[in-house]
Amino acid sequence: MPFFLSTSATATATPLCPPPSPYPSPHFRLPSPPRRGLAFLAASAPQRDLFPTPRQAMASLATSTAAAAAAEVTHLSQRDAADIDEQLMGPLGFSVDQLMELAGLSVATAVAEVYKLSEHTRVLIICGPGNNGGDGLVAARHLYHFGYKPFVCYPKRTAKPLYSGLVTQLESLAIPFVPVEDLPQDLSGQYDIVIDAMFGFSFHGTPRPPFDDLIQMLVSLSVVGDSAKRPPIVSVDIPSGWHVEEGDVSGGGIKPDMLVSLTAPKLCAKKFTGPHHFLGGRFVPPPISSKYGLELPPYPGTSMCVRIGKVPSVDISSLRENYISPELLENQVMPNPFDQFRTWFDEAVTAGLREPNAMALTTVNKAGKPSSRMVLLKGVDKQGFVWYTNYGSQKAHDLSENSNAALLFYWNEMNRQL
Ligand SMILES: NC(=O)C1=CN([C@@H]2O[C@H](COP(=O)(O)OP(=O)(O)OC[C@H]3O[C@@H](n4cnc5c(N)ncnc54)[C@H](O)[C@@H]3O)[C@@H](O)[C@H]2O)[C@H](O)CC1
Ligand SMILES: [K+]
Repeated sequence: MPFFLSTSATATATPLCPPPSPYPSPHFRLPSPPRRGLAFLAASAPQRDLFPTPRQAMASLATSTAAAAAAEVTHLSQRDAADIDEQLMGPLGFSVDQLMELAGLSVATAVAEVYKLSEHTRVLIICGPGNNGGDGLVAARHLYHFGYKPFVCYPKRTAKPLYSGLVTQLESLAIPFVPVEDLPQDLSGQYDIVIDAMFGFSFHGTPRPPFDDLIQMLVSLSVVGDSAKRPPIVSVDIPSGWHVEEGDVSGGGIKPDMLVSLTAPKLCAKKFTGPHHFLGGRFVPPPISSKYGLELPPYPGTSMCVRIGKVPSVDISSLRENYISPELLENQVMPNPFDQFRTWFDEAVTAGLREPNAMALTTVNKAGKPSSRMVLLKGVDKQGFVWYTNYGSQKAHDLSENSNAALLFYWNEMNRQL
């Protein structure tokens, strides 16, 4: 039968922000006399371990669906891509400004999802004369607002109000425009990401100056042996210079690390072998999807982009985060750890963290074997922390044998654990 369980076991709390603080962690000792290992206070609550919520389940479903669907994703011919564009901006009532804004926002969000600001700050965006270049100008603005430091190279400006407006917007943010002649031959030293927004689905033939040299600059960048030592290349919609349907025909073209396909991948995307393929342009209405039989992965939640293709295997040792937190000194910690908990918990809730009440509960059986699992906090007072379980669970069993337990709250976005 399910019951309401509260532990009065000793819980260890470490109110520290990483990196580790120089002072020892205070320990919670719950008021004595401690309740016996298990305090069976009520007998009606159902078991409420941390099973995935419907939203979590949806998110993981979306991820796996996206990966599984990679093979089935529709790839558009150059003709169909242009037709879709015309229909969106004709009978379907969109303006080019709107579509470009959404396309550029997708590019910026995809870049921010993969290349964290803490390690990639300076972004060079090379923009071409058409709408692909316009996507780049929009992405530059959004990246600025996300905290990146964009630099724009826009050698062939188009004298239309849409483009001059985008340029003015960037100038008002003091984003530097870099002339081609001022770019170093080796971009590695000055930029942390290079966005290729030169040509999209209307590209034909071979690139004319100055884009021929700019493309060569990116080609040289992509042949640098150690990918960790050079800025990644992100191509918008099409790797510039590639044939829109056949791909890198000569084999000597750009090899982007990331491709953000817009509306739907074009045929050349089948030849993309880089680690990050995303879809953006979350504006496709059903009449377009059904007319072109588009099979596209669902966008998760409110995201403006979705990964398509395999999630790359990660070198675990290379995962690291540069924590930037205000200093936390011993004399700033409240004398009563419950008060400290309550303050931090309220801040975590106010900050909108997902499930701030999720906590790792570690119990130990009589043989000394520890077990951890996530549970949801259901209450807290001076007596201790409350969660629900049932008599049959392993944690209940462990606690009946050994009343020692530890709780850990981890509020990653706030760089806090307790
Ligand atoms: N529906 C969508 O998905 C949307 C996508 N968008 C983006 O728009 C581009 C397509 O834009 P478009 O203006 O038609 O063409 P391009 O940007 O590819 O470039 C045209 C531009 O380039 C010149 N050009 C063509 N070939 C060459 C060459 N060999 N050398 C030099 N110059 C060349 C041509 O003269 C034009 O000036 C799409 O890929 C998306 O990125 C929209 O932003 C929103 C809707
Ligand atoms: K491009």
